[in-house]
Amino acid sequence: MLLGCIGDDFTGSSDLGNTLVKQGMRTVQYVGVPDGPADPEVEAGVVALKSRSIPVEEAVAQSLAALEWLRAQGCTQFLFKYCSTFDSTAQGNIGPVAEALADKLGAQSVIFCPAFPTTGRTIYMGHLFVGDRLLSESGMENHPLTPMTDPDLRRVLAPQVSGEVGHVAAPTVWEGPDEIRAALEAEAVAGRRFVIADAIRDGDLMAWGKALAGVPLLTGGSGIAMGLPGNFTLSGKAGRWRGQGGPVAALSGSCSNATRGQVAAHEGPSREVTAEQVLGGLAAQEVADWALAQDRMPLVYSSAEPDTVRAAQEAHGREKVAAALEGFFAQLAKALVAGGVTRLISAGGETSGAVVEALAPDALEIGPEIDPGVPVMRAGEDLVLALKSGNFGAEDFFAKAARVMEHDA
Ligand SMILES: Nc1ncnc2c1ncn2[C@@H]1O[C@H](COP(=O)(O)OP(=O)(O)OP(=O)(O)O)[C@@H](O)[C@H]1O
Ligand SMILES: O=C(O)[C@@H](O)C(=O)CO
Repeated sequence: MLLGCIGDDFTGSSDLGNTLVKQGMRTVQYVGVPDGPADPEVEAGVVALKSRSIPVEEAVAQSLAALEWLRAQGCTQFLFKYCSTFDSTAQGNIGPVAEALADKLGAQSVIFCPAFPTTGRTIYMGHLFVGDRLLSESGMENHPLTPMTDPDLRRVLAPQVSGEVGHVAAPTVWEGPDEIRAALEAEAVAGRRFVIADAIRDGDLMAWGKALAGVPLLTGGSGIAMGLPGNFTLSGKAGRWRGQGGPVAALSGSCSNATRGQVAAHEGPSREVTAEQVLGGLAAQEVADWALAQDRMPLVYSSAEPDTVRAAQEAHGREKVAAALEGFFAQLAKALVAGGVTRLISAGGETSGAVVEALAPDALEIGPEIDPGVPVMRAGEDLVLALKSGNFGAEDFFAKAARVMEHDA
């Protein structure tokens, strides 16, 4: 294994896997830290954690365990993958995890680059944009778990790490890899070890990739991985992908803008479950039985408007609501697969994490892309999954995912 990646959620990890596969790297996503050694043919390993919204110490401990396993597989470079919208609280977990990994690896300079231009995430002068909006006006200010109210990533990161935060601005990036390296060195000499990296287009990410050849650690969204495979000697052996037919179902616990649009656009049978119903003991098996009885793809969703989410959180507490809903979707996924579902679509990072942990596959093979950032993945002999990050995918995502899952590639 050459490149070792640690993802702070499951959908985000599949987004990264998708980028690496598209750039020709044989990539496998692992569900948590594996017990045994990896298949020696794997060139990039993505250890998917569910560490974005857990207490800082736990996120650090899990990430260090992932690092240790990836090092044992022979990796020489490590990538910490978080959300392209830099989802974190004032405590972390992005900064503390990155700093712990940097300390372990003795990294003198570490970049933070959540840019993913294909999906509209760009960083200019240290500020993160989503399309033509600043992060703080993009809908992310209403996120149920990690509301993002400041678009200046230097200010967001500062309280999460030791020392002053540095910056390499776009005009330097446009000068190319040598100038980027020189700018990073200057930041390190000035005592700024953690550096926000501007990037507004794929070419910028490719330049960053070249500049970062051989550095022990980098951090960012899936975009920053675009330029890395080119730094390694790869086998070029692409695995064949086998599509999967059979019963299909979609689940959504995501309240992000894009998901809410996809839920509204879903043409098949759909059933809403509310936080109150789930906290009141709604049985996952009953909802699974409803879903399994449908002729067309059923959608079960808790996706709701920010006001509804806020009201539920104020009434019952944020953690309690999240745990109840995630537990419900986890049980529902198990019941659906036990009932014969072979194609399962799940929207939302936390939701998908709970779903995948419940299904407990050891590793996920990365297949074709459905929409930018979302691949199909094989989780078993007769089971494929599509894990969609909240803000990814076109309006017809659920129908498109069901179609793409069927085809060989
Ligand atoms: N009806 C609801 N009422 C209150 N909270 C809800 C409701 N539905 C979902 N939530 C909360 O919203 C969270 C959504 O998180 P999730 O990570 O699954 O989606 P997302 O944030 O859109 O996705 P991503 O992290 O990929 O951007 C859930 O963990 C849950 O806590
Ligand atoms: O980077 C992204 O936006 C996604 O992969 C993700 O992590 C959202 O949860």
